[in-house]
Amino acid sequence: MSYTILNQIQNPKDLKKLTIGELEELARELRRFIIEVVATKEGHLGASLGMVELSIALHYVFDTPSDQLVWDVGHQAYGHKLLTGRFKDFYSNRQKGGISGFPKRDESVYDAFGVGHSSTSISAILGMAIASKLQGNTKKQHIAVIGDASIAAGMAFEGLNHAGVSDTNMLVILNDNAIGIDPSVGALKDYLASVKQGKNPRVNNMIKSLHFKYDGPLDGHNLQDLIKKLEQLKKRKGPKFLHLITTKGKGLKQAEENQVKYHAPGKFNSQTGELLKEKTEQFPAKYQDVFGHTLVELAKANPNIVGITPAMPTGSSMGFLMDAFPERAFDVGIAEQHAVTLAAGMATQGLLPFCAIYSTFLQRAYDQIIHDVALQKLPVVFCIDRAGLVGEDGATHQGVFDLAYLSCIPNLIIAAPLNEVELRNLLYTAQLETELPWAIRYPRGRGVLREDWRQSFSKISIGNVRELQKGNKFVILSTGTIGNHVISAFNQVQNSAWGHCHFTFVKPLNEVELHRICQQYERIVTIEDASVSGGFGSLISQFVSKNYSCVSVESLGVHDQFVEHATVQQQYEECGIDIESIIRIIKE
Ligand SMILES: Cc1ncc(C[n+]2csc(CCOP(=O)(O)OP(=O)(O)O)c2C)c(N)n1
Ligand SMILES: CC(=O)[C@@H](O)[C@H](O)COP(=O)(O)O
Ligand SMILES: [Mg+2]
Repeated sequence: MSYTILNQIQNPKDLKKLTIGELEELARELRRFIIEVVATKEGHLGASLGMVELSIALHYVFDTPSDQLVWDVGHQAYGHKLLTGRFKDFYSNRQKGGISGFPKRDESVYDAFGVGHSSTSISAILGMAIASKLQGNTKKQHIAVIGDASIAAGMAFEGLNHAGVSDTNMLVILNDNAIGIDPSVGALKDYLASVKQGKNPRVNNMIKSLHFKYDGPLDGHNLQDLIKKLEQLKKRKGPKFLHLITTKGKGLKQAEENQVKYHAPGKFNSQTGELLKEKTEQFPAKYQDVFGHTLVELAKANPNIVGITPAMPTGSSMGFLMDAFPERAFDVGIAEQHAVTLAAGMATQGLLPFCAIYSTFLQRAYDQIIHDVALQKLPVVFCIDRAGLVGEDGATHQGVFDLAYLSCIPNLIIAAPLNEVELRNLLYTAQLETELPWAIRYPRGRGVLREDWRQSFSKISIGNVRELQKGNKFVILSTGTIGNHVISAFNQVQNSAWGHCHFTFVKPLNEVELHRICQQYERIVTIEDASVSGGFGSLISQFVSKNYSCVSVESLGVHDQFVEHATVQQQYEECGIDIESIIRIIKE
C-alpha cells in the first residue's frame, strides 16, 4: 500500500506544510497503516484509531517537542509515534529491540513522559508546567490527553484538584469514547453522558468548578474544527480543559462494533478486519478462565463470596462472576486503591472478597494492602493476575515485583500454584482458611495441563511443599508456574544428583521442609519468574545463611533490571529462567 503523505513526514514540522485536505488524507493513511501493522504484529488497536485526528491536530498546532505532550496510558499514541519519526520503525512495535508500544523518554524527544499505567498524565503535565513557570518560560504549552476511564481514577482527580489552583499554562484533553477496555463504569460516566446530551448546564460543569476553562464537547474526528479549537486554546492562559467525543476503533467497522475485543485484538485480516482464528483447543486452559470459572463454582456454594475488579473484567475473567451473580461482582473502574480498601470494608462485615488485580497494577494499592487489609487481618483474597513476565507490553507491565513487595508484609499468605489444578485448589482453600488475607499469583495465558482441570476440590495445607524429584547433591527450589520449566528440563536431562521441590507457598515459608532440604543437599538453586531481591530467592538465601553455612544458594529470576518488551520466551531467556538455561545448570 502506498503512504504518499505519511512517507514524507519525518517530524511534526512537515505537517505544517500541508493543506487541510492533505491533512485529512494523512489521517486516512495513518489509519490504514496502523491497521496494516497491528493486524500482523499485534498491539493496541482501537484506542489509536480513535486518536488519529487529534494526533495530527496536536502536532500541527503545537510546537512539539518544545511544547510538551503527555499521553495517558499511551496505548492510543501510535499516531503520535508515526508523526514523530517512527514510521519506518513501526513494524518493530512491541518486539524485542524494536520500539515500545508506549511513549518512552529514551525512545524519542517527542515522548515527554514514559507511560503504561493509567491516570498519570495530569500530574506529570502539571509538574512540567510548574517547572516552566519557575524557569520563567511563559511560552511553553503543556498538554495531557486522557481517556474517560482513566480520568475517573483517584490520581487524575488529585492532579485536577491541584492544577485548578496552579495558574499554569496547561491543557487537559479528555478523550471521551465512553469505554475503557471494557465499558466505562460509575457515576462519572453518567455525568459525561449527560454533558454530551446537553443535559448539564455549563454553570454546573464539574470541571469548571475546579477552576478549569472548559470547552466542548467537540467532535474529535473533525480535523478542521479540532485545529481551530486548539489554535484558540493555545492563546488562552491558565488551566484549560477540552472535552472531545470520539469513537474507539474509528475507521474499522469491526473495531467500532466490537470495541472490547478490538482494544488489542491479536492478529486479524487487515483488509476485512476479521480476526484470525485463535487456538480452539480447550486445553491447556488459560489461568484466567480457571480462576473465573472456579470463582463462580465457589460463589455458588458460599454466599459470602464477592468479586472485585478494577476495570479488567474481561482480562481477568471476573466477567464470569459478573454474569453469574451480577449483584455480587463489582467492576469499580480504574481504581486499584479503592478496590483494595473496598474489599477490606466488605471483609469487616463477613463478606469474603476475591479481588482480581494484575500484578503490575496492584503496585498502585500497596498502602491499602498493608494498612487496610494485612494489619487488620481481614480475609481478602488477592488474585494476582499477569504475575511474572508479560511479554510485549514490556517494562511498564511486568508482574515481577509482587513477591518482593508482598513478602515483607506480616499476616499475608502468599501462594503461587504450579498449574491449573493447583490454582483451583488454592482458590478453594483460601475461602476455607479465612483467618488471614491471601495473595495467589498466576501468569498471563495458558497453563500446562492437557487434561481437564475441573477436578473435585482438594484442600491444600498452608505452607505446602511438593518434592517433585528426589536427588542427593543438588536441588532446585521453584515457586509458581516457572516450576514447569524445571520439570521440562529434567524430562530432557536425567541426572540423579538433582532434586526438585515446588514451594506452593512463599509465605509462610515451610522451614521444616527447608531444614530437611538443607540437610540433604549441598547446593540449592532457586527459581522464580519475579525479582530475586526481596522475593523467593532472597527468603531462601536468608534462611540458609542463618542456619547452614555449608550449603550454597544461587538464585535465578529477575535481577535488578526492568525487562523490556519482547516475547515472554525471549524474556525468560534474557533472565536465564528458560528451559535451556536450566538444562545448562543441570549439565554443569
Ligand atoms: C493503573 C492501571 N490500571 C489498569 C490499566 C489497564 N488499562 C489500560 S487501558 C485501560 C482503559 C483506558 O480507558 P480510557 O482511559 O477510556 O482510554 P481508551 O482506551 O478508551 O482510549 C485500562 C483499564 C492500566 N493501564 N493502568
Ligand atoms: C494498555 C494496558 O494497560 C492494557 O491494555 C494491557 O495491555 C492489557 O494487558 P493484557 O493484554 O494482558 O490484558
Ligand atoms: Mg475511553
